[in-house]
Amino acid sequence: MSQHRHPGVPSRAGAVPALPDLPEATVARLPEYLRSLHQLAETGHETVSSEGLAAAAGVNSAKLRKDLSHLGSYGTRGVGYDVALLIEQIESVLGLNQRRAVALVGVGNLGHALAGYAGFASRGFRIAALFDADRTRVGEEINGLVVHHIDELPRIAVEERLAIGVIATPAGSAQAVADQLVAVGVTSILNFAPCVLAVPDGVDVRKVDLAIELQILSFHEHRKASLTALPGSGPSALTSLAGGAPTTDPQEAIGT
Ligand SMILES: NC(=O)c1ccc[n+]([C@@H]2O[C@H](COP(=O)([O-])OP(=O)(O)OC[C@H]3O[C@@H](n4cnc5c(N)ncnc54)[C@H](O)[C@@H]3O)[C@@H](O)[C@H]2O)c1
Repeated sequence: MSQHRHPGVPSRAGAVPALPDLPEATVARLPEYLRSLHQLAETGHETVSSEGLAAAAGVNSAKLRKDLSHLGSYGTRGVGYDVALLIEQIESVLGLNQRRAVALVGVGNLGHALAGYAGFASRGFRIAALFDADRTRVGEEINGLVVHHIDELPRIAVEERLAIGVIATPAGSAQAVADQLVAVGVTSILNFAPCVLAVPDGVDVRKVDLAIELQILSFHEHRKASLTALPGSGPSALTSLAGGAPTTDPQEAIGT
C-alpha cells in the first residue's frame, strides 16, 4: 500500500489536523475497540478497564494499552478508560466523524447485499451512489438509492463528493473500474473482486476475499488433523510442536 500522493490525485492536505503516525496493526485494531466500546456504551457502561475492553475486543490487555497510548489515552488508575471519551478519540483518529461518501460499483449478487445493509451508517459510512454497467439494472432502487450507469460516475463523484469506492464487479472488470474511480479523485478502494489492482501512488486499496480466509482456516484444520494423527499426540503435543504456549488470541493464530 502506498504512502505517497499521486500527482493526479486532488490533494486534501490541510483539511485535517496532523495525525499521530500509528502502526498499521494498531490502526487495524482500533475499529475492534470501537465496536466493543459502542456495545459497552449501549449497555450503560461509562468506564471500562483495559482488561475488560481487551477481552471484549479479543486482544491481550498489554497490546491494547500500547495501542491506546499512541492516541495519548492512558486511562485512570483504578477507574479505567472513559467509554464516551475513548469513542470520541478513536472516531477522530479514524476520521469517522466526517461520514465519508462511498460509491458501490457492481450491483449484482454481492453488490445488492452490500447496498441493502443498513449497518454502515451507524459505523461512519454512507453509501452515496450505486453504479453498474448493465443498463437493465440502471434505475433499480435499493435501500432508497437508485442504480446509475457507470458512465455517470464523473458527474456524481463531484455532486456526492465520493471518497471511497467499493468494487463488486467480476475480476475482469475490476481494473477498469479502479481506473475510473481514480480518475474522478477517489483515493481509497475496497476491492471484493479476486484480483490485484494496479493503482497510482496515493491510492489505498484494501482487499476482501472470503475464499482466502477460508483457505487459511483450511490450512489450520489440516495442520491440527496432521498433529493429532501423530502417536501420543494430544493438546500438549499440539502445543509443543507449535513451538510454545498456545496463543490466547485465536485471531492472531490465523495471521490476521
Ligand atoms: N470478496 C469476497 O469474499 C467475495 C464474495 C463473493 C463474491 N465476490 C466477488 O465479487 C464480485 C461480484 O460477485 P457477484 O456474485 O455479485 O457477481 P454478479 O455477476 O452478480 O455482479 C457483478 C455486477 O457487476 C456489474 N459490472 C460488470 N462490469 C462492470 C463495470 N465495468 N462497471 C460497473 N459494473 C460492472 C455487472 O453488470 C453485475 O451487475 C466478483 O468479482 C466475485 O468474485 C467476492
